[in-house]
Amino acid sequence: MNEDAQRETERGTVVVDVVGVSRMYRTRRHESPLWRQLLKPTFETHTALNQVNLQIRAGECLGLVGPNGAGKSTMIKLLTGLLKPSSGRISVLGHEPGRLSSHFLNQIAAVFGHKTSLWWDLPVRHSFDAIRRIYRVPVEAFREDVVLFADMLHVDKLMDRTVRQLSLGERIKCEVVLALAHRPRVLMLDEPTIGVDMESKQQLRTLINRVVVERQVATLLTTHDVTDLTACCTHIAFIQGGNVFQVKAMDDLLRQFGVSRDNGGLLESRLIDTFRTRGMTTDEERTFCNTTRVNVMGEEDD
Ligand SMILES: Nc1ncnc2c1ncn2[C@@H]1O[C@H](COP(=O)(O)OP(=O)(O)OP(=O)(O)O)[C@@H](O)[C@H]1O
Repeated sequence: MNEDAQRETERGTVVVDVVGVSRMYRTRRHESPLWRQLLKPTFETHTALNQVNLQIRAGECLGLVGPNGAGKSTMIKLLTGLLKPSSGRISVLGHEPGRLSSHFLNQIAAVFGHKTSLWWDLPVRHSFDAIRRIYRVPVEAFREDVVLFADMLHVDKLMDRTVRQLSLGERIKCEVVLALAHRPRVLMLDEPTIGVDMESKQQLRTLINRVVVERQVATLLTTHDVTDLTACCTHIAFIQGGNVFQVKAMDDLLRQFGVSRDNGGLLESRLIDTFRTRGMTTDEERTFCNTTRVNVMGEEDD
């Protein structure tokens, strides 16, 4: 079956399935005297995600929205297999991400706006070459996609620059092109527009829409920018204090809030009200509320 026919068959099928997933972090407490910490370390367990259920279908872009510390990045780390759930079940394209099977890794891509997957001291082009070899993408197909996406994001002239010489926005745009060049079926974007200028944000949103619609890529997007949500997302999931408490189609949400898609300011106010109504706390309070202390020996989480 060729790629187009395969995409058509996949349209609307559940690609990402998260069932009752919780994730705890264990961190060492540092408040007692040093000798006591060494002899009898104390740890506390913090619930970053609590019994989360989520689904993403082929051709959908799900926006995961919530205040700082809500658990968004933790969710993405679980879906990419960087972390394993403490309980519950995750299936991405039928794979359990934590097993990191090569078949799974070949079909997903992730961009973390605040981290880089490009080699810092090498020209951008070299990272691209390395990734093409790692994913074993045929040269022609890879080149075709890189040219297409690099052109859309205006990064074609940056290919011979060292990554460390790029501005934040330039680097993120290169990361996105690289993430898409092996034709992933699942795309995870953790704050991809952070630090990106207005025009580049528009280009990124156009690109995201294109891969979601034309390639049926199941996409998860976390962002604090309301325009990213209205421009890209077919669905929205609300997360707060590790709980996903509502998942809605974007059009239904706009209707519920009585907001038009182009009124980002009003939508932002409605979203803030929604979180406030549920009792938005500061990071410190929330961490404390979700935390239990345990006196055990062991390693803390990364
Ligand atoms: N390695 C870790 N060890 C302990 N606690 C952690 C760790 N990583 C995250 N946390 C805690 O888990 C919670 C969820 O963090 P996460 O990074 O997933 O939030 P987020 O929604 O992505 O926040 P932001 O919008 O600020 O990026 C926070 O309270 C955070 O302090």
